[in-house]
Amino acid sequence: MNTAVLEIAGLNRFFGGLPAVQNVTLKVEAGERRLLLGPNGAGKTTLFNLIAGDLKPSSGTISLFGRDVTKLRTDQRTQCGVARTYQIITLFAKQTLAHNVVLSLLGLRKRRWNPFADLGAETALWERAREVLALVGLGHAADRPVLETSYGERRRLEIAMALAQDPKILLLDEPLAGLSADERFEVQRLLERIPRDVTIVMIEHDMDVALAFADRITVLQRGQIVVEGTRAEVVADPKTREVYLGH
Ligand SMILES: Nc1ncnc2c1ncn2[C@@H]1O[C@H](COP(=O)(O)OP(=O)(O)OP(=O)(O)O)[C@@H](O)[C@H]1O
Repeated sequence: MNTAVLEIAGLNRFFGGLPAVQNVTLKVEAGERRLLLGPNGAGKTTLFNLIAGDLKPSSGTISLFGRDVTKLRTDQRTQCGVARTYQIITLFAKQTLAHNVVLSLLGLRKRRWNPFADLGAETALWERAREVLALVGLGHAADRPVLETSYGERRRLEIAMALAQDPKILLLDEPLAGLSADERFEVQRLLERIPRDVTIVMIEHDMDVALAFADRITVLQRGQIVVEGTRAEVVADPKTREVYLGH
């Protein structure tokens, strides 16, 4: 039985003739924790953009849950169960944490955001927002403006916003980047608590964290997959050292 939730075949994306993602073929199984590793500019974020639908491929196909989504828009892919976080946090700083989660849920419902609408009336959304904030350890801060939170709390908020959408596959772009050791520990624990019915693909540079987390690792270089396998296989492969560690 085919249990792949994400299947990519012969995927290419060029920018002005230069390949950012080149002939990428990969399969991620249900429940898997997959890590994307690679030096700066390897094409990791471009690959995320292609999977989420933020970018269109130059050629190749992307399937989610057995359905070809290559031609679907981002919001249609979200409806299929994809959620992602971004390397650069994009939040409404003056609004509360709960308000930010509610806005992301409104986006999911494909309603146009109307700044004059009475958000307070959306009781179910506010309840859901508080529920996921509690899940990421931010229940106590739900009514605080984003401005008054730490960087680590914002990263957790971003994960909460993605989780609120009840995704079947979660794309995390460097969720630990820029965090202190304590904050990293908290986000790691949070990621461990995400149930296995959510498949996770994560870009992460911190090797220790990454290795503790991943079932399988894909190493990219100049847009191409150069190594793929279990943690042990990838660590043992001399190409990993060459590409990722540069020696
Ligand atoms: N919108 C764009 N226009 C032109 N070139 C782009 C664009 N987005 C990415 N690139 C180029 O594509 C290549 C891959 O970039 P990408 O951001 O996907 O790499 P990355 O592996 O995510 O790197 P990092 O670890 O630095 O985030 C780079 O050479 C980059 O300059």
